[in-house]
Amino acid sequence: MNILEKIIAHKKTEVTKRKVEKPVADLEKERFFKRETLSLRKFILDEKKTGIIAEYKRQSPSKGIINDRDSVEIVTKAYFSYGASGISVLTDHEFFGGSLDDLIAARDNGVPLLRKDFTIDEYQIIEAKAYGADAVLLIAACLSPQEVKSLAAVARNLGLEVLLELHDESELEHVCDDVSLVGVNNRNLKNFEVDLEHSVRLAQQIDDKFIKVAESGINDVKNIQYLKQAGFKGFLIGEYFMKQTSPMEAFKEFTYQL
Ligand SMILES: O=P(O)(O)OC[C@@H](O)[C@@H](O)c1c[nH]c2ccccc12
Repeated sequence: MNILEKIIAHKKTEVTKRKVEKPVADLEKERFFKRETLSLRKFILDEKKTGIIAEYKRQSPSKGIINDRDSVEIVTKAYFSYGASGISVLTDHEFFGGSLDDLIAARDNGVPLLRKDFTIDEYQIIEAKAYGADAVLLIAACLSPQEVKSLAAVARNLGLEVLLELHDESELEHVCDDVSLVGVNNRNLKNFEVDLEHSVRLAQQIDDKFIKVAESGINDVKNIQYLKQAGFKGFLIGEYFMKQTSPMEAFKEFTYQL
């Protein structure tokens, strides 16, 4: 089993359990369930912002602990005040050390929040809405095109936007109209290799009506300039900021150079 298969197997068990612990009817009573959502697409297109979706990431399967010191509140507040177009919060606990509490803790900021998890069931999308998300991630490598279609429709009906993540050309058939942002993961989730060139080639094959987001391994302003020329408008960055002595200062300095 590769790491992605392991994560998905674990996720299935986890979701089955959560559905019993907290049925959909209870999720619908949560305070954010009826909240008006913000559009990540619009925020990315807003010229006054940076196009960066800054990610709160404590740990990852490939890097281990990245930052277990700075709180979600403090880090995301800085991301928001220095011009992030969106904030991504990893909610997977087993492999990334996150939680839905982290999502709630980031909600105070006036930018769209992306719930970053391995979505395999519509229950997780309802959960995302209930705990304050504006957008959810769907990963093509974990879903069939049919599943993407139906999960994206669920999200849309709840007023959530979908960021569909691709890595390979073979996944282009997963793109559908209920998706508003298409992410290209520079990192191969099966072996963790990062390749910007590969992402640029793939982006050329994605229709410009979708907002293109480059994800992972970005660690220099030059990467952004290069990716912008290739048509990317959004840039998802986690580790580069999180691993610094002060992710808050690092984000500020990075955005000054843009
Ligand atoms: O920390 P990085 O290299 O800047 O990457 C952020 C983000 O793209 C990465 O965390 C990610 C991309 N796709 C995912 C899917 C699941 C979990 C995590 C991810």
